[in-house]
Amino acid sequence: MEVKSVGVIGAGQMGNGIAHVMALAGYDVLLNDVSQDALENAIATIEGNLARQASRGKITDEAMKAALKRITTTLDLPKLGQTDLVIEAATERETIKQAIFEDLQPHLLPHTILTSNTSSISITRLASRTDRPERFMGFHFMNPVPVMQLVELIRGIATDEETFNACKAVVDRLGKTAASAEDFPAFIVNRILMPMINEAVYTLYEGVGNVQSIDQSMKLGANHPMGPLELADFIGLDTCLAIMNVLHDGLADTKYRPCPLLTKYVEAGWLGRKTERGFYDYRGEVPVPTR
Ligand SMILES: CC(=O)CC(=O)SCCNC(=O)CCNC(=O)[C@H](O)C(C)(C)COP(=O)(O)OP(=O)(O)OC[C@H]1O[C@@H](n2cnc3c(N)ncnc32)[C@H](O)[C@@H]1OP(=O)(O)O
Ligand SMILES: NC(=O)C1=CN([C@@H]2O[C@H](COP(=O)(O)OP(=O)(O)OC[C@H]3O[C@@H](n4cnc5c(N)ncnc54)[C@H](OP(=O)(O)O)[C@@H]3O)[C@@H](O)[C@H]2O)C=CC1
Repeated sequence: MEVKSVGVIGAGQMGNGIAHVMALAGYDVLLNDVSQDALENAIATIEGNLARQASRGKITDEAMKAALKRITTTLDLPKLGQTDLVIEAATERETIKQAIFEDLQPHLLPHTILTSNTSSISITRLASRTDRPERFMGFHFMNPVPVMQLVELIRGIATDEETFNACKAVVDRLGKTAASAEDFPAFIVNRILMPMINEAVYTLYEGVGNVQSIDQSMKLGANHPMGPLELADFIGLDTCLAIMNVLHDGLADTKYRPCPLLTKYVEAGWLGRKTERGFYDYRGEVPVPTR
């Protein structure tokens, strides 16, 4: 089966990036969110990122204009049932994702493939609540989507080969690289990355270093492009905490215990760049460490 149209649910930082790369690759995109503001902000972000790519000669002006024309936004979730491939990229909370798939189900075409961009949640469990576990998979992009090369493809226990091959063909057409991961908590990238970020927060919590020294150490001492706390702010501290909780609950090992300081930042609503405050304060000219 060849995918021609893509429905993207959730127009946050991942949803807008996914819509961007899909439209550039020639897919018709229907982008959905519960908030009109989120849809408008997403289009503005996509326009800005496409214009930057065009100004740097990465894409032509024609490609930019054609991509923008291929993206339609809607608050009406059932409309996405008419697309060939749905990618759910809403908030990292299982109840939200389950409700989305339940609401969408009566409106689906028989051949529609359902996928989730979840960072950690069981694909098998999400699939089991739908009428098509064999046509359900994890389609996990990395942030920022237009820049990062990898997409993790995660088969649930029931995912069939036709579905996997159709999703792999989409990743190929995007010019990205697919890595196949088994369906265990947080898959591959976040199983490895998130405990490192959590450990960086413990390093801060225990006073081994401050925000600046921890990030500088990992940038200059381990050649990471961003320090772990800067990266946590970039991902979103709510998402980082949600992933740690999935690891902790799903693998029942205390080594995945979320750092209480990470919980405290999330409880304060200091979620990182998206709320302008996290381990850094982004409200001024330059980011200022909060500790
Ligand atoms: C949580 C999960 O479930 C999984 C995850 O995603 S984990 C997070 C994975 N991501 C990472 O680890 C990112 C780590 N950081 C990096 O790789 C780099 O800091 C970065 C690519 C984000 C920025 O790179 P940089 O060299 O510091 O900055 P900058 O020069 O501004 O950007 C490099 C390029 O990316 C582009 N770019 C940066 N941010 C972008 C964005 N949000 N959208 C689109 N393009 C972007 C820039 O335009 C620039 O393009 P050119 O090469 O054409 O100039
Ligand atoms: N951040 C990252 O680095 C990465 C995140 N992911 C995953 O991608 C998903 C999205 O993350 P991210 O984009 O960072 O999160 P954001 O918080 O930036 O965006 C989530 C968006 O989903 C919207 N939303 C919430 N409920 C619904 C709903 N019922 N229907 C439609 N839209 C809804 C939110 O609206 P509102 O704000 O109004 O609630 C918000 O606009 C998560 O599963 C996350 O784990 C995957 C890879 C990397």
